[in-house]
Amino acid sequence: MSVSDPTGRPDGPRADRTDGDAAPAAPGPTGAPEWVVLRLARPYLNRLLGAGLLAAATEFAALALMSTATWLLMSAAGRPPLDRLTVAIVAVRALAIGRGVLRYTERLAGHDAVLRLVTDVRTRVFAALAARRDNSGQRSGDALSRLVSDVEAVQDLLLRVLVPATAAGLVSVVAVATATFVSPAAAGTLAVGLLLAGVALPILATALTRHAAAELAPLRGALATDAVDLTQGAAELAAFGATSQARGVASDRIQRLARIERRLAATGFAVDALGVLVAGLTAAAVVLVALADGVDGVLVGVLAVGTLVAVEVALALVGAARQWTGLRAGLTRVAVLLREAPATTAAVPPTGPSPTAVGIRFSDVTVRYRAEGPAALDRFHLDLPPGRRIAVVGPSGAGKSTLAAVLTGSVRPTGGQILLDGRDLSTYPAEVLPRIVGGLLAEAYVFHATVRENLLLGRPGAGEGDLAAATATAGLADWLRAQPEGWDTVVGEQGGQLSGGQRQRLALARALLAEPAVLVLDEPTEGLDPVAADDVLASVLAATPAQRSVLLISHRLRGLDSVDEIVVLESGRVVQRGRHADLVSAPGWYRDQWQLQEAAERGYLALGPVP
Ligand SMILES: Nc1ncnc2c1ncn2[C@@H]1O[C@H](COP(=O)(O)OP(=O)(O)OP(=O)(O)O)[C@@H](O)[C@H]1O
Repeated sequence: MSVSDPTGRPDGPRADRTDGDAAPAAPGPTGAPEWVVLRLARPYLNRLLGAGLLAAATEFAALALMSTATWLLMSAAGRPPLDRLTVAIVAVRALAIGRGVLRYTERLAGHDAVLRLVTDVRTRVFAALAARRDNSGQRSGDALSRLVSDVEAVQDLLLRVLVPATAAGLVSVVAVATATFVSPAAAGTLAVGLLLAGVALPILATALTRHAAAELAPLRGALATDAVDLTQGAAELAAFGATSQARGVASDRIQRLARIERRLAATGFAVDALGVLVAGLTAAAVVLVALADGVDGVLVGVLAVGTLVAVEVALALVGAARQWTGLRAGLTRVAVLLREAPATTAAVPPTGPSPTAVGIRFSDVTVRYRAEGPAALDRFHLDLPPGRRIAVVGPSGAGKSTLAAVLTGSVRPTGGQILLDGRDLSTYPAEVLPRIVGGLLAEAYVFHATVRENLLLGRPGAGEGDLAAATATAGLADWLRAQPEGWDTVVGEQGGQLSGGQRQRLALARALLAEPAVLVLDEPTEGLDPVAADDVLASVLAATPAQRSVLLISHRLRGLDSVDEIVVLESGRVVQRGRHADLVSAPGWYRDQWQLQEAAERGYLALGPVP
């Protein structure tokens, strides 16, 4: 069966073959990080606009409440007839209740929209992190920090910056316009105070905190990475006596973080104090100007209190600016991922039967992990027709695992092409490729779950018979029978409750269950004793249907006489190829290694390679 188009879709555009170091080049939204995020808010624009208007209405209700209450108190002092005060009394009650209702509704609408948006953003950020096939520079702690705290920056951008800023702007305009009816001169003074509080102070706050705030997000990311290293690497750190040094690095970072946060807090207090000063001075200036303008005493009082409330609302912009400055680094990191995020709509669930026979061609495939570094694979060429079994061997660091990684799509070639039945591997959707090429990669991860759950990852819905066959082939059946819980035995975090060999057999059984057309096995017998290794390799090769091809990576040369071809890699290049019998009779790495391994297995390790 051909897999030239397993999704039934036409071939996608060929990926740029020169971007091996770059993440997948999905053309995402561009522009400032805020725009990149806000573009995703389009579906929730009405809700967000509603939240902004409700926030403005809430602040305006507070302003009106204070002004009306002041008017009421000052007018009541002159003991007017009650009916002159009735409207104001009712208004004070209505505004007091209305303000609470408006605040509640605003929070409801704002959070509803923002949490929906944050869910979208987090999904895309996760997809981008997961799709980073070249993740050599990525640290899990930093990825977690991006997914959690950086995405929260999006939430804060809307709830703590944009919504309060909209409210402050609208209320300031309404307050100045209303004051103009009482005294244009006082309104002008109020406008100056509002500009100081709502424009000058936020600019000052931003200028004072920009540098410190930019350091925060990367520092938090680094600290999260330290935390992961300190917990996951605790045993190794302790074994090498490096725990206190690693803790020292982390606590240095914590102290730097604390210093920056203290500095930010101190600057914040200073700017807040300036804000209070501006509010007081503006109110005093408004009173003086209004009195000079001949405004009635009661209205002067109303203007004074109204000014204090309006400036306080405008001062929310200082908090918003400070928040914004603090959020930028996180937003930038999120925006980078959103630009690379693959379109979620493109994810098509795999349908139809898995292909069983696929031909693969490596054509001048080169992989460089660093632009200037040596090639891990250097113009590698290989044909792997359906049903062929090829073993790749070579010294440590020769590029064997890199070959498996490019074939399974987890690393992108820097040059050359891998064709699956003539179609470029990079054009296969991420959810289709594992059904065609898959298997056991180096250091396979075993989940903290039951044996059954770990196996079903290979083929969801596999029946008991399939599970039993795969575990028998991988040589795990005896161990499993001895477990009281059987299939439901929990294997512990990273398979910690299993021996190294059992973990490897479990991962191998899972790989066999997946039944890809091309089975990639990177050191399938690692951690097994020689006899078990030979048995497992023989039974895996015997159990793999004839039309499926196998790419076997191995340090161990025993058992390779049953494969069709052996490729010897050195420094990313093919230095020898042929069948086992040819290679053991020709001088070279293979023959040396074969003799060394044979001698070692007989207990003659000291003999060394025969020239
Ligand atoms: N993620 C990575 N980032 C940078 N360099 C890498 C990365 N993975 C591998 N390399 C480098 O690429 C080269 C080939 O590594 P690879 O793991 O493919 O070798 P290998 O033949 O599988 O080695 P081994 O037999 O020891 O597993 C090595 O020099 C290695 O240092």
